[in-house]
Amino acid sequence: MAVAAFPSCGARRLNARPWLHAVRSSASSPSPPRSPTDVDGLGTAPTYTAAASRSFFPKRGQTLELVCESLAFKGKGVCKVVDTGFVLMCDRALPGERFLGRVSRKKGNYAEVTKLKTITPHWDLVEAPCEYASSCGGCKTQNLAYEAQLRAKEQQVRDLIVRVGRFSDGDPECASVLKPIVPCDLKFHYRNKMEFSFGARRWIQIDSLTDDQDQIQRGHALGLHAPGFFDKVLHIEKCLLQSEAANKVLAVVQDSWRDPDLNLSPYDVHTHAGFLKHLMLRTGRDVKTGLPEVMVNFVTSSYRPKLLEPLINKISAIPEVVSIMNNVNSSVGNTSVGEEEYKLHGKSTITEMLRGLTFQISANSFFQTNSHQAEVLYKLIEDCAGLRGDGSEIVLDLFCGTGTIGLTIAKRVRHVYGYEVVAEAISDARRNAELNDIRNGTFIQGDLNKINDKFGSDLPKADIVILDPNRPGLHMKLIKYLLKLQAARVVYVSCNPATCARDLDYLCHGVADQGIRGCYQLKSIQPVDMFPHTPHIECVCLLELR
Ligand SMILES: C[S@@+](CC[C@H](N)C(=O)[O-])C[C@H]1O[C@@H](n2cnc3c(N)ncnc32)[C@H](O)[C@@H]1O
Repeated sequence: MAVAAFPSCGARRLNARPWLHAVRSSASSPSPPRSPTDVDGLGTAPTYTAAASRSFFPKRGQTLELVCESLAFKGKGVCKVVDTGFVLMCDRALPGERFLGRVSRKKGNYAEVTKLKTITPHWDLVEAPCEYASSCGGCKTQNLAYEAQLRAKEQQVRDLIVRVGRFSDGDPECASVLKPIVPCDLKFHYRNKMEFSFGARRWIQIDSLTDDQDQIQRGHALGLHAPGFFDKVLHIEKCLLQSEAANKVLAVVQDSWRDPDLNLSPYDVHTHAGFLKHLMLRTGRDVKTGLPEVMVNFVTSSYRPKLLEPLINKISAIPEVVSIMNNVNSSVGNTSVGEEEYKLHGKSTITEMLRGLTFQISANSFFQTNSHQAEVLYKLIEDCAGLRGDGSEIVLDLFCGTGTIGLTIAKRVRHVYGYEVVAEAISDARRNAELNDIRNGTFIQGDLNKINDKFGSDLPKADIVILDPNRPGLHMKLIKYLLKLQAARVVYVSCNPATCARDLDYLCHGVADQGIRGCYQLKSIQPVDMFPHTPHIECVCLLELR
């Protein structure tokens, strides 16, 4: 069935930069001006610059005494110089913390700073249960009380909706739009997928350094990348975010892989020599028993199964391990998706259940990373969709991945059309539809950044559009399509409140400098915490046609 109108279906690198111009240029509108500053091209830094600070701009390398006031996009602390009020952004600074920091980078009208020493700790301080918390790039806010993490996330969404989205928080109707964040019941062990890297250069945590030690060590490592470094790996024996079963596998691999008799070498990203690149662990559930099942995926630079055999023998003895895969990636890139995939033990997929359906997950398929909270998220999406329940609606599921959102509502609607750029995800979506005996779903591969005027013209008109883009949000072509389509309801699921706020602005208020009028009304924004201890924020937004 040919229903798509994509001039080209190839994947392309998504880049948020072209949007910056659009975000900045619409500051000519009468609503409150947005901050001209930008955090790593995706969001905006809060506008805190006090008049007194304009005369003060710190020099690179300068050490300053700072106080952190709040958390902003990507979990960076918004900090002020004690004497002048000048704003600096600092990774791992938490609200209330007074500290010494060294200026590392100047950016527009603010600067970035590296924390050197805490003078007085932040408010809501708790002990981080993980021994790697102070250095690991995975969890940045483990030592901030969970309630404070939630408050900070909620505040960020509110700030972005007002500054970037141009919705007024003074308007009582608008104030009621922003719902309190939904917490995650599972604070640890919530991730069903972790990817560890093998490395030739080990990164030592600052607090375990002796005076004469450098942070970079020669020893081999298996763990997570040191924040901001592609070539340094923090050695990790156990991760509190993944399942206990996955930690059993990690422990067995850590126990054996450096044994010289095994002759296993980590891949060196500088010399491009070495064999082991990544260890990916995915946890699903056995559909019949509900017990965890684990897939182990070794990403290697070449196909040498004999070399892996001793490790496989040990890992396959762990009862939860039902699948061992090998993705071979001979390119110099850091990706874990191999150009060839081999099954080394057991099955080539694991299963997970979501809203009563069963999903098969292969080594490289996209699946919501927190299955427990995905259940909550999908229920919210379905509630927002406001289905009549008579099976009459047409639903467009844009950025559908493996089809999970569309499939979980398919039984209550007439037809679901899913669009997604990754061909393998589309195959998974079709297979998942079959597995769950769903026949009213059509999944189409195509790039939603490259749609043309004919896009969707051979589909029945959609009553509901569900959007779940990744971090860069919606391309202007898609915004224009949605404004022309005028579906009664749009449910926008976002993992980036900055680009989400921008897109909501376009859909509701239009794009003045392009003569585009908005036609939607923002009815609700529901932040959901999918990833405790990390800066990530998910939002489910409901728009209705005005
Ligand atoms: C956040 S995921 C959502 C997946 C799915 N809705 C779910 O809940 O599992 C975003 C999806 O958008 C896809 N995607 C990214 N850019 C795209 C584009 N330009 N056109 C179509 N799909 C795209 C990604 O491959 C990914 O599967």
